[in-house]
Amino acid sequence: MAVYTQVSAEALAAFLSRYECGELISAKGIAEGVENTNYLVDTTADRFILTLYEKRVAADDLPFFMALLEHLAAKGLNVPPAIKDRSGVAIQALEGRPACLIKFLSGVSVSHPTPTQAEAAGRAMAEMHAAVRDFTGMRDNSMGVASWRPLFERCGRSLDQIAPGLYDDLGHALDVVTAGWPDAGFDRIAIHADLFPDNVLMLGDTVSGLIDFYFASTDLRLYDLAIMHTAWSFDATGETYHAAIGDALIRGYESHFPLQPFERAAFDTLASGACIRFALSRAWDWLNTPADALVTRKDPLAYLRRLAHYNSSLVTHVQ
Ligand SMILES: Nc1ncnc2c1ncn2[C@@H]1O[C@H](COP(=O)(O)OP(=O)(O)O)[C@@H](O)[C@H]1O
Ligand SMILES: N[C@@H](CCOP(=O)(O)O)C(=O)O
Repeated sequence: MAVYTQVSAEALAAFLSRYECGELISAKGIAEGVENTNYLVDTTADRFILTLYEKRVAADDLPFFMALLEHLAAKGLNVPPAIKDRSGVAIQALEGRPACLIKFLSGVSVSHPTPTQAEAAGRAMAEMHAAVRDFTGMRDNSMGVASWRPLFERCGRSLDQIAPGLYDDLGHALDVVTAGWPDAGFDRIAIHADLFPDNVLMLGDTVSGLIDFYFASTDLRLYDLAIMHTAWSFDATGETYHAAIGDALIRGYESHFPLQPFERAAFDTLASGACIRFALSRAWDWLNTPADALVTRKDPLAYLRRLAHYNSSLVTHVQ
């Protein structure tokens, strides 16, 4: 579920009256997603997404996200910009939360992508990276390499409650991966940083939308592809690597940005970093979300198994 904040019909009607968007017909809470509250809103004029930003999205970051979406949409990319009200304001408040009315994009996210779909998604990421070259906004990656050790330390020995040996494996992986983290010579741009299959909308083999830019930040361009590779190329448990999907993603991406030898050499380190990042954020949520909460906790170990694919020497304690 992802309806943390209930919006009353009266508050929604008053909110919509600020916009040139027709009269409210219906509003339904959207079950998918974990971070924010989302409603599907139908009016006499169109269909929209209403997003109320919950605890993980800082209100101060919204202008960066919205400027990035506006930049990409202006370049013709299928991303959902926030709609502005009659006074030109996009970022509002509703039921005590920051909120935006967002353009609805059609399409569905695929759970088991084919190589053709993965190639299209890799190409869509490359188009996004090409389109941000002249985007001037900057945001530090709050889930970037510098954040991993503090998060690891906050999880502490409780990691071993998830699986015996997880603390030692993640601690060792952090030492190795952060020591070898590439920097000089690598492009830094605005990246999506969470382009999982559920954040890519598709109609058949065509990408119809890239959504959920709320981890977008300034970081290594190739790290974005590495995150995508870890998210798309495995089964849900992280046990089985699907080479045809991983290769297709990279082939699609190379349509705009052929990987240079030094980038290929760093790819497994970047992907290992992505595995540590998602293993840690999932572990934190696992340890801090009550088992009976309405939100589904994601399995941190699915990311430890992926880590073993990119560097088997990093996972020695967890069975
Ligand atoms: N602009 C959009 N157009 C169509 N559907 C959307 C749009 N934004 C979000 N959704 C739907 O809402 C769901 C949750 O959105 P998402 O941004 O991933 O939420 P969260 O930030 O909570 O993870 C998506 O899986 C998708 O079904
Ligand atoms: N993709 C992350 C969690 C972030 O959730 P999202 O619904 O905002 O994409 C993960 O799988 O751990």
